[in-house]
Amino acid sequence: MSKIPVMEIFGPTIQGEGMVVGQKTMFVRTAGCDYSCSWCDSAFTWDGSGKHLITQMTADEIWAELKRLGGNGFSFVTLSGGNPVLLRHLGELVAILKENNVKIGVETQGSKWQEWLYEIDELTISPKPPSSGMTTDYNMLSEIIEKLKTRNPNQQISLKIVVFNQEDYDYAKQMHFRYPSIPLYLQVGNDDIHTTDDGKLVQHLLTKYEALINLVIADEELKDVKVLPQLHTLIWGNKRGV
Ligand SMILES: C[S@@+](CC[C@H](N)C(=O)[O-])C[C@H]1O[C@@H](n2cnc3c(N)ncnc32)[C@H](O)[C@@H]1O
Ligand SMILES: Nc1nc2[nH]cc(C(=O)O)c2c(=O)[nH]1
Ligand code: SF4
Ligand SMILES: [Mg+2]
Repeated sequence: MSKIPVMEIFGPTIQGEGMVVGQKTMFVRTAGCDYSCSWCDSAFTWDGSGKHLITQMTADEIWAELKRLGGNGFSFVTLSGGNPVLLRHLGELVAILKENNVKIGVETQGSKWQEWLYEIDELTISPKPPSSGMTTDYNMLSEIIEKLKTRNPNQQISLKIVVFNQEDYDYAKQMHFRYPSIPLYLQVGNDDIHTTDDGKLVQHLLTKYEALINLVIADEELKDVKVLPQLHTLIWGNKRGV
């Protein structure tokens, strides 16, 4: 079996973001990303600062660790990173999860494709707005979305865009007009990813959440959209592994 670079395995916790927010889930966070977003809250997966935490694991070993941590108390696993879609061999873990009737979520930015994406139950594609400093490869994104047109009808997909400013908001709208049939989620950007003052952070993020909601309320052009905070940040702040 092939080795997969794993940064952390944790849970059970709840999915704090996007279309399955609140879902009880385990997390597998892989190492490595093809992007380097200015505000990445998981930069330790790609900037070298978490290098000592990376473990090369087979899919069987990851499954064993999920069972050790979660016992019989889970039926959903979320694959995130970094960009898990860089890893072709993650398909081996996807197969094991399916054999065990575990539902699977994936968090990715829509810059890469793997065939195993067809096997994912809840696929969140999170293109990066201007504030990230990244450039969207619309050819790749459209290719991915085109491939997913032939997906199993049970598979849910969504676009989740993190918003830090007006320019990001405009980007999210333009993304929605480009792919109107894919459910759009706007997510509050956390611009204080290092603070340990949870009370202050929560106050700040709720204020930003309200401002984002107000933008949407006032916007006649953006009708079919869901606006969410990062629920896990409101509960646990910037803590890792939750
Ligand atoms: C750490 S990323 C890993 C998966 C994949 N690389 C991606 O970006 O979709 C998981 C999610 O966290 C979001 N995210 C990262 N940093 C954030 C921040 N500072 N505030 C809000 N959301 C953030 C990303 O946009 C993405 O939707
Ligand atoms: N609870 C919780 N929910 C999350 N949703 C997306 C996460 C991520 O970092 O990909 C994340 C995370 O790290 N924790
Ligand atoms: S794509 Fe995701 S993991 Fe990669 S740098 Fe951006 S937010 Fe972080
Ligand atoms: Mg996160």
